Amino acid sequence: MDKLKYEPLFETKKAKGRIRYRLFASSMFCGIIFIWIYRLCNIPEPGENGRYGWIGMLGAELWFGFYWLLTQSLRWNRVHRHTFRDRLLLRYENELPRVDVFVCTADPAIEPPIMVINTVLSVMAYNYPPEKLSVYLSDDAGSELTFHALLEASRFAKHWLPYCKKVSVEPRSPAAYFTSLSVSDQSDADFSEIKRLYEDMANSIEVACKAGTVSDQAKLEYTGFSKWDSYSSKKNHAAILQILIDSRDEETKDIDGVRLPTLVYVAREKHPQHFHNFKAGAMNALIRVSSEISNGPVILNVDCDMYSNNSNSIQDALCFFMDEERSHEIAFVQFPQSFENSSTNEVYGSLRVIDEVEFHGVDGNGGPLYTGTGCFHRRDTLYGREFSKEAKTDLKSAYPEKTEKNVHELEERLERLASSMYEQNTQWGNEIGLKYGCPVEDVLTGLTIQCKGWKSVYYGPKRKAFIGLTATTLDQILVQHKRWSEGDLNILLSKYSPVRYGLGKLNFCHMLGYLTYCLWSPNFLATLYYSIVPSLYLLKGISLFPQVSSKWFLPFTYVIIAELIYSFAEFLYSGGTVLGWWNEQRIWLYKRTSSYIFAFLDTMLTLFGSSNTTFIVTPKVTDDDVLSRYKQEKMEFGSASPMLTILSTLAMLNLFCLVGFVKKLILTREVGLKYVFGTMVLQILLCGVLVFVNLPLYNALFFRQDKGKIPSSTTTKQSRVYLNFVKHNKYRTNFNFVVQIPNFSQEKMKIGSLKVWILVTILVVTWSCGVVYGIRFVIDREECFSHKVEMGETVHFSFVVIKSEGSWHYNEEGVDLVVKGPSGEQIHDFRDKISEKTEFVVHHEGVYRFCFTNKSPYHETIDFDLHAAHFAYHDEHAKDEHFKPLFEHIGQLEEALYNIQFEQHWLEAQTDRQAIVNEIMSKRAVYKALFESSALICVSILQVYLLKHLFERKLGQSRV
Ligand SMILES: O=c1ccn([C@@H]2O[C@H](COP(=O)(O)OP(=O)(O)O[C@H]3O[C@H](CO)[C@@H](O)[C@H](O)[C@H]3O)[C@@H](O)[C@H]2O)c(=O)[nH]1
Ligand SMILES: [Mn+2]
Repeated sequence: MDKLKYEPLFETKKAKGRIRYRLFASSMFCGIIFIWIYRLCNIPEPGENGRYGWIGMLGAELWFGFYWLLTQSLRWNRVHRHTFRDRLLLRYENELPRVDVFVCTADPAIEPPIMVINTVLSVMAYNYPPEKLSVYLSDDAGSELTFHALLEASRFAKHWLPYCKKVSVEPRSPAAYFTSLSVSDQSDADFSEIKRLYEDMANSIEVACKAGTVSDQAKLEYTGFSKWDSYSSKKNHAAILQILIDSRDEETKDIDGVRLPTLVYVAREKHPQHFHNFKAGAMNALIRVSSEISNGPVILNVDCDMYSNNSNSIQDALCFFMDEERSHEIAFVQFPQSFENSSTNEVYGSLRVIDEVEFHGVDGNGGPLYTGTGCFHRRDTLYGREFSKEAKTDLKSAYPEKTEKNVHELEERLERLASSMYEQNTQWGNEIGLKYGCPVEDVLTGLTIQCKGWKSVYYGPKRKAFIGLTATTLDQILVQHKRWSEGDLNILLSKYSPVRYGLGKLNFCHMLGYLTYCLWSPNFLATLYYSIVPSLYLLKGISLFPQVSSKWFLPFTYVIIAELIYSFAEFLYSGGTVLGWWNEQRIWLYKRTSSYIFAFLDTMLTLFGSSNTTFIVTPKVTDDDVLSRYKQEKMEFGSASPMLTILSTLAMLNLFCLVGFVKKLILTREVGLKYVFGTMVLQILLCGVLVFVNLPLYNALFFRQDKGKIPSSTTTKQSRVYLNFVKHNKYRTNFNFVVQIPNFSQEKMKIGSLKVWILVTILVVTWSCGVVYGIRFVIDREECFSHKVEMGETVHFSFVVIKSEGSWHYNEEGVDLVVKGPSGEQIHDFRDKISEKTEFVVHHEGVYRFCFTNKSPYHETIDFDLHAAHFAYHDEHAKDEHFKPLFEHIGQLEEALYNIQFEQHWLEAQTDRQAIVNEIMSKRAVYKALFESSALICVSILQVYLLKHLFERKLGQSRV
């Protein structure tokens, strides 16, 4: 071709605002470095409060910062593509290559045949020469229902395709087209006719689906059904292959006498003893089968729910494959995934930002990931061909079409290609075809293609190319993200790891881009830490962030606010709504604290050989009840799952911490609000935001009545850590933890890991939530409390005289306390005590009385703490043999922890007293003499300091 006249078939433009973005990112990075420096330089000394918490924060922030850096590779070099279809047609209208379309389905129950054939019809109706187009449906269930539907579709296509051409239908999925029209559009006769035909077809499919089988009548009419005679189950059947339309056959034409695209049904053989490798296995069978029929040099792959929404997509893709100058290095063209059933504010999040921002960034670095659907491949790259500059394949002449004439012989031969034995001792799934052994076969396959020197292209046309269905319940979305993040982590740990295998083969930014996705699941650690520990420390009153007045407060606020504003703007730019962004934040948290945990644990288990890769197909049907809630954007918690358990536990923990903190603020009024906010504001905000984000979850837990609420089986039977506020008479708020062994009915999650996790949670919660308030009361002469206790319980009690009413006095004589049993017998008698702590074992069940007597003329404030417990819940609930010893241990540990907390409370009360005494003393001193007073202040400071030390050490000892 003449160089001067060369007009490219596509162009690539750098995204606008790249410089601005880079400046912003640099400023963010400075902020992050400051945060790191602050953390590193301010680690509390050994023995100081919050040292370990702090070190953990450092770890989490190092991770977040590192991960943020990785995500910059997805934003740094964004590009946008544009195609020139008119130039393509001008030059190559008569030389267009053959294109094979692969549609995969796996289960007629959750992927309804009517949906599948709508997808099939939409791709058959591409604006492309029909003799050059072939459509292959892989049915992994080998279901006669799906086959029946496809057969019906092959008949309907004879009307639908000419109709599409005639009135330029868009989109070409009949169902989507009909619903997109308004009533006024539906007046003419042709339309009524085609709609009637569609409805007839849909009816017949629905009847068969409802009956669960195809009618005998239909079976008689079409001999192909005889292939199901030997069918035993979807996991065990011979290969079934039927060429429903053969475009080479001069006889098969549409109603206008125009040829039709080839249509082939393939159900590869399934045998219980041969692992079928999910979608990758299906795709490879299709690659082989199609190579013997149409052998198109370009292959389009779509999931069965992803119909073509743009009849020109093939031509768009070919612009990238047929450009004379730059096409030779392009292996695949990936289109974005869009969803038809997303609600306005996307309660379960979306792929928006990935589609509109990130993938454009990866495209600038060497090409997007292959994401399984809406992707055009060169056939030869799927065969594993390496890229070489010299050997350019010309799509126009590549791959001769096979010319076998006898269809029956051909079918038999092809069935052998789809047999479950065929791949044994071959390179299929390894060097050839889509890769096996990974839950995201698509990403892995794309990566290895790119590592062989190829580039890929990301193209998002104005009119969306493909539209599919997204999950409609929380559970589904979490399971899907678990599969994705698990698959990506698998890749990182596999021999195809982008950081090892890809090193030197991918450019650096490209590698980082892959790493961003591969490291999705390890994000759970830092996120979990950040959503638990600061809240617990808030409850304990230990600050983990800089004070408002500190200069270090600045980088924190800058990074937080800038990141929030940026992510908000990015989301809106990607076409989302304000509320959608907020929902996205929630899902971000939920994915990281459930899907990613399980993905990580499962990957580790797979690594050590105790788990197999699974592929849980996302359901594409939603029952009406669920659908109506989905439309109202009510989050569907629905079925009980271990993931939900974790989310609820975390949500409760944060709520608990926030409430506990507020309560503590109110109860202990000594420290001013201003001081608390000055030192703790970031922590309060963090905990507050976590609670706020979780509002729908609390609602589902406590208030909702519909079926989408968190099922009571989760609240009662399942592994819920109950935070049960139990009031012991009037003076003690105690937190009771009722723990039950979860009922893991779902095989899909790994059970052991979850139990351990729950035990750990309980421990953490028990330990850290034990802020013991006891009761503080003012006594004039005498004050009595009674408490009912049970036989065998150990009653711990303590009291400290905190202060006297008149600020000038402090009580040196103490008070009396008499403890009496149910029948009036005296158990303890303390005289003139400032503070006391002791315990006794209950031998007689009943009401015990604790009477204080104050002999001083002033009102005294007394801190009284009582705690009676019998740690034996392991007897009641631990039905699981393996966990019994563990629960006994937990029981003992919990008892020990309670005792420590009890002691801690007593020490705190004493410290309070001492502080007040000191205050009084120093006040007096001020009036006496300046010198004396300052000396006393010194002494008192010293005393407080020493006491704190003592308190620390005692705690340390009791912990041992
Ligand atoms: O054994 C199987 C399992 C699945 N599928 C098909 O694979 C497609 C994707 O399954 P889906 O449950 O919809 O998963 P998604 O998470 O929506 O799929 C994305 O992620 C997968 C990898 O995890 C890719 O395979 C898909 O192409 C990609 O769209 C569907 O058409 C299924 O029918 C099979 O053909 N055989
Ligand atoms: Mn899907």
